[in-house]
Amino acid sequence: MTLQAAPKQAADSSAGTDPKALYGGKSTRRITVHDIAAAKERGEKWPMLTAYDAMTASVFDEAGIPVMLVGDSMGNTHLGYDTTVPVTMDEMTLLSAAVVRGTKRALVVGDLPFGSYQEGPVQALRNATRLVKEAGVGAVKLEGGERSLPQTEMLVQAGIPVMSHLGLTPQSVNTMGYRVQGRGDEAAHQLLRDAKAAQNAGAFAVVLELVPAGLAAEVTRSLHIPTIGIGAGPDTDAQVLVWTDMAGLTGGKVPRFTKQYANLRQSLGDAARAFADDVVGGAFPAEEHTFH
Ligand SMILES: Nc1nc(=O)c2c([nH]1)NC[C@@H]1CN(c3ccc(C(=O)N[C@@H](CCC(=O)O)C(=O)O)cc3)CN21
Ligand SMILES: CC(C)C(=O)C(=O)O
Ligand SMILES: [Mg+2]
Repeated sequence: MTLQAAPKQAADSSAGTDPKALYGGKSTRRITVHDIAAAKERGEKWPMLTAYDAMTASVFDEAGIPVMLVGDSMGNTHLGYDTTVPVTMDEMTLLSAAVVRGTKRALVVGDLPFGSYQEGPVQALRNATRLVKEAGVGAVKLEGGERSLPQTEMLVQAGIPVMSHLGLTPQSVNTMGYRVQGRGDEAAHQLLRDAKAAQNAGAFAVVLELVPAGLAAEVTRSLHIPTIGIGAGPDTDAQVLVWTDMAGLTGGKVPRFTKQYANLRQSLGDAARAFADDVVGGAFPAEEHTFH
């Protein structure tokens, strides 16, 4: 007989789903890359969200989001940069550690930022090791297939699970722009080669960003590791969004591939204005907020 802890977040929406499911399943222990591999064999689709702080991460963890990415998109969302290019290892390590502390169940994946792995496998191993040891992430992500092959192989050999990121790779914005990738026969074949290279090097999953849906479907069929789409159509194994985009907190332009599930920018602004009005008008603090 085995003893099993009662699930803390037995969601009503999970009734009837596979107890092993990544989302809606029964397990409360931390999810591993083996659980991710098993989900592809079951044909299960799963969600991933970015997270950049402990409190938000705990909300997504309690909601059952099985994989959280501490994206270098923190450059745009949390640090006020125009691109992900300036993000440093210190910034990644600080926020990744917070997300790990805020989660009990999710697999936390840390992005390797621009300049932290491009020099070669030794640099990649040094910085990935830092995210694993100092922040406690369960895996790291790096951009590039064939071009990042030595780095991927080195990390996998060292025992660090690697998620690969193909298609639009925002760290290359200065050469690539933010355009759909993999259009045309040659570019499509290169993307397939990149995906195969990542898989052969031992990557456990591949992000496909801003690629045509048909190509993403073909890559998904061609690989035994899961594909995670963002702007890659409906036929990838998983989907990822930047959380501030999907919750309507991001100001200004949001990529067309985002669906907005809340309007936090509006509600947070409303709360700030209501507080300010109460202070100016003398309605806050009231008697119940006051000590005598
Ligand atoms: N808040 C945020 N969300 C993201 O998804 C995101 C970031 N930041 N920062 C890093 C990268 C940059 N990303 C981007 C940025 C812009 C487009 C964009 O403007 N795309 C065009 C499509 C262009 C085409 O058709 O080729 C669009 O209309 O959405 C896409 C991805 C994705 N990542
Ligand atoms: C959008 C995802 C895949 C990412 O790399 C990030 O958030 O930095
Ligand atoms: Mg990123």
